[in-house]
Amino acid sequence: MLQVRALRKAFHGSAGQALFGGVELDLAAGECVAIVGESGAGKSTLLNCLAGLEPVDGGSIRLAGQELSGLDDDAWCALRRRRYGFVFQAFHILPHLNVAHNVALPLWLLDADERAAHGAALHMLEQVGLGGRGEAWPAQLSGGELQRVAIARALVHGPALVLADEPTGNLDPARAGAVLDVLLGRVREAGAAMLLVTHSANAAARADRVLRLTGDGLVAAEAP
Ligand SMILES: Nc1ncnc2c1ncn2[C@@H]1O[C@H](COP(=O)(O)OP(=O)(O)OP(=O)(O)O)[C@@H](O)[C@H]1O
Repeated sequence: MLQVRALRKAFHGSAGQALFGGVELDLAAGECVAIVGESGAGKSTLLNCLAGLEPVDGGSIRLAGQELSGLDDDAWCALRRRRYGFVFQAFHILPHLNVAHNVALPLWLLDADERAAHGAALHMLEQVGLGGRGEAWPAQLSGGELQRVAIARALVHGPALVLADEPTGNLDPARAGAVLDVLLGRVREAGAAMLLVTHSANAAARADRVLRLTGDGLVAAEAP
C-alpha cells in the first residue's frame, strides 16, 4: 500500500543536518506499524512528510503504486481528502458542529450526497461505540468519546492510509486501551494501513511491527 524509499528531511537553519535520512518503509494494506523514537527525533515531521504537509529533501513516496513526491499542493490536498485519515493527540473535533456532522465532514469535502454522508456518519459512530450520540455536541463528550469521534471521522471515507500521531496521548490508561482497541479494530476491518506514532509501550506493543526513527532512518525495534 505504501512504499517509502530513501526519504530525507532537514530543517533549514539546522546547519543542513538531516533530521532523518534514508527512511525506508513498506506498509501493507491492513497492517499497523508503530513508530517510536526519542522526543524530537522527527516522528511527527515524518507523518507530515508522508501526507505532503511538509516538503521533503529527497526520496520517494508511493501510495497504491502512485508516486507522490512530485505532487503540487492542490494534488496533495485532493489526495489527502480521498485517501488519508488522520487521528491526532488533541482530537481536533470542531466544537460548533454536532458529532454526526464532525464525522460526515470528510464526505462533505468529497461532495458526497448529504443524506448518504449522514447515514455513513451514523454507521461509523455505531462502529466506534457511539451509536445514538450523533446529535450530541462535542462539549458534552469525554476525551475518550471525542477520540472515538475522531476515529470515526478518520475512517468514514474509506482511506487507504491512516496516520495517527499519539492518538492516546491525552487519555488515561483505561480509556487509552479502549480507544486503541477501537482504532486498531476498525482500521484492520477496513483494510487500511496505519502508521501509529506513540511514546506508549502498551500502544506500540499492539501494532503488527514496531520501528524506531533514528537520524539514519527507521530500524526494527521492540515496543519501548
Ligand atoms: N517547521 C519547523 N521548522 C524548524 N524545525 C522544526 C519544524 N518542525 C519541527 N522542527 C524540529 O524538528 C524536530 C523534530 O520534531 P518532531 O515534532 O517531528 O519530533 P517528534 O519525534 O514527533 O517529537 P515528540 O515525540 O516530542 O512529539 C524538533 O527538533 C523540532 O523542533
